[in-house]
Amino acid sequence: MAPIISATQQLPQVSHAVLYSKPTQTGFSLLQSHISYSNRALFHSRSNFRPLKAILNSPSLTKVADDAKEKGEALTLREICLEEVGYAVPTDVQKQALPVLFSGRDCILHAQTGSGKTLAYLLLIFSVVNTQRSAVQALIVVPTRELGIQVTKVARMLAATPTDNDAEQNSCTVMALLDGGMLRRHKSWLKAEPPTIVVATIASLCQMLEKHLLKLESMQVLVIDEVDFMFNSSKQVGSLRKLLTSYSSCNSRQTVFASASIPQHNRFLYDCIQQKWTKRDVVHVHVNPIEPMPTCLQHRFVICSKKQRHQTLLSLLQSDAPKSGIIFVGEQSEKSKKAGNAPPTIDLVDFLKTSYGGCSEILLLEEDMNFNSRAASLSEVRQGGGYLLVATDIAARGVDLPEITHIYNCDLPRTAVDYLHRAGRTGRKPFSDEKCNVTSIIMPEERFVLQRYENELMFNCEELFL
Ligand SMILES: Nc1ncnc2c1ncn2[C@@H]1O[C@H](COP(=O)(O)OP(=O)(O)OP(=O)(O)O)[C@@H](O)[C@H]1O
Repeated sequence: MAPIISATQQLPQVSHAVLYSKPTQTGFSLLQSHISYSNRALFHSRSNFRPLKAILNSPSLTKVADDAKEKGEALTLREICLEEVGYAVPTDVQKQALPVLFSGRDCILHAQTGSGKTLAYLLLIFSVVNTQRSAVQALIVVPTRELGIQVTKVARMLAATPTDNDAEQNSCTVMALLDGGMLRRHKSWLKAEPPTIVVATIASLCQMLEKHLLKLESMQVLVIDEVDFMFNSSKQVGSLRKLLTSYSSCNSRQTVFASASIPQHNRFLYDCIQQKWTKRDVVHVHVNPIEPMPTCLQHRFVICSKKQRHQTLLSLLQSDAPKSGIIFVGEQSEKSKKAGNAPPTIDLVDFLKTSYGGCSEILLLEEDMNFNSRAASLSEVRQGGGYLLVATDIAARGVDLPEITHIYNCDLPRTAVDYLHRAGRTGRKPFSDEKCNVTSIIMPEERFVLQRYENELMFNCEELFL
């Protein structure tokens, strides 16, 4: 663990500092004198006059400075005021991961849903990119367009934070290269001036790589978010392997894998090294392994027959009266599609629109919708106000809607990992102890499956009688 230092202490030579509270004036000058001739980063908060607390890593600056001198690069200090964008205290995963990430080692970030993994890897990226270079220096790969839009938004927010030395800094540009986007516009952008950071889904990324429109030779950091999902997806795994080993080499980049679930993590770690997806000294940062899910979640279940499912959900909604929630529904089977049945999501939306009198808006998000309708649903959700989002598992990974207090599993998720990610769409305020509910509506014969999830994920589910 990196040292927590006090303002009066003699500082080690550092290449990065993350301050989650405002240092005293003396402390601040002291820090600047130690890192201002680095091209690395200073993340801090401005308004809060608490004693200087910093997470530091200590490899000597000299090498950074010498390398830059050799390349004839000007060295600038990148500052991001974290408190201004709502981050005043580091979360556990940030405390544990930042020293590893800043040391330059490859890392598997394995921490609960909603624990702040995105900011951890973005801080690494902002600490290494040099905005005076016109090249793609960081690439973040995500499994869905929805998650890509969200990560891009946070990255752009960090890139836009005003700093004291803005005049010296070129802006850090962030491109969202996502399925369903306007690839023609991206082509012109890439030809004119490569962005500093690219957030991409794998199919769109590979298109650009194959056409040699996007080049990765200057890429310093590669992040694969929801890594277990990507390796498990038959549509994405082939391209992902190519990206990790053919389009770039683990020796020329820092690789970060992130997820709240890394099943069989020892085996995965072994594969990372054997397959050369990462360097040999990759670190597995596993935060709170005995609690795979946030403790603020209360898990409940109701038993009913398949036919009673909608009615049971309605009774639950009427008694919970959630302001905002997600109702997860399983994907429609091929057999049901062939028989010409309406998707179960549409059936449920129709049912709720006619029977549920709650003030929440009923919205739909599923894979088969076109990208515009998907975007419309999510942007309505993000505008605030109450809503119930009826969704398939497309909404189960990474989507961050902190206002959600209730999750309903109208169909039991297929695996414990799916349960963990669905449940993790609530309880997403790192420093809040507000209780959030996850309720599964199950048939009697599914009780033992839920019991298995309880054992695997170490949680307790309470039966509700309506
Ligand atoms: N230091 C912090 N202080 C306050 N809020 C934070 C901090 N770090 C992250 N957050 C907030 O916590 C929420 C969850 O963060 P994030 O989306 O990164 O979670 P995650 O770990 O990636 O979860 P998942 O595994 O579900 O994708 C976000 O709303 C984010 O803004």
